[in-house]
Amino acid sequence: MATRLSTREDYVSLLDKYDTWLFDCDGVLWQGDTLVEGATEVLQLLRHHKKAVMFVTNNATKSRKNYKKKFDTLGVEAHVDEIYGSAFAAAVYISSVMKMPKDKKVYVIGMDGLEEELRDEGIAYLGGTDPEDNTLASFSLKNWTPDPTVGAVLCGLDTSINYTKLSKAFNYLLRNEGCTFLATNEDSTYPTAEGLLPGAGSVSAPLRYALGKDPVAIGKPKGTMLDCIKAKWVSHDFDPKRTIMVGDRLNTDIEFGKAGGLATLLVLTGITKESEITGPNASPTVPDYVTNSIGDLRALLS
Ligand SMILES: O=C(O)[C@H](O)[C@H](O)COP(=O)(O)O
Ligand SMILES: [Mg+2]
Repeated sequence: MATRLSTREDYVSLLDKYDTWLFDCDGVLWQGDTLVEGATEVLQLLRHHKKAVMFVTNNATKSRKNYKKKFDTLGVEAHVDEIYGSAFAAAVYISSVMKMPKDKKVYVIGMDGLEEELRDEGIAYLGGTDPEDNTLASFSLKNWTPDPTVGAVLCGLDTSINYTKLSKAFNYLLRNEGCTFLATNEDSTYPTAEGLLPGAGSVSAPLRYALGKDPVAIGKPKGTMLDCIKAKWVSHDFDPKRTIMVGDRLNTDIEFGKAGGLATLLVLTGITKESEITGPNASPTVPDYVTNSIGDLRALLS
């Protein structure tokens, strides 16, 4: 049963128990480019209390550097080495886990942030924002010469998805021997300030259906992101028992935290609604704590 936080004492107890605070972004800190009320003050408060703060997002549209610019624009203190996005995790996975040979390329369905992380990791790629692939023209195999060096297809949130990209990705996975099907994450929906949009998982869904197989998904809830954080954050004494994951989605953030042995705090400013955690149809994924918004922790300021 989740503990519903409400009093100042509840938040003081949370502050005492956890030294490392992992924050999901979309639906927790902001919806699109609109900050959740109180998020800035709460992050400042945690830093004032010498808490370690990390940002762990499945949103693969931005690189760590892009996210740093977004945080700066929104007036939120953040440092590049505190930001872990699924674009960065995917690039690390391809280079350090898959150890894809240097003469192989990745066919990308995704945006410039994902391309930037692949470049920074020294991974050759094609597709992505290439104008040749960003077309609404109908696609024909007659007019296409596939690249035989493509060794993986990587699919992330792509707000310019089209039939050409899906057709090329499908054929690389069908034709190129050993071509690996990767997804940065599989969130079904994407929360914006104006409402829900199809998420990264809904961008890769046509490929899953056409191929009859699932991709290797890298983002939350998979442990890859946590492994990435532990590997890159060597300066920090990472104690899972004193770490809390703050998220808005049960099947990514909360499952990620639980699988990693972390405490979990669900907020209701994003995807998950009250009816999913209470009543007869409640999800079997139960967070340790629930509060309406991360802004509620401003109770600590009084
Ligand atoms: O569709 C997506 O990629 C996700 O909805 C979105 O980007 C999730 O981001 P997060 O909540 O992990 O920050
Ligand atoms: Mg979220």
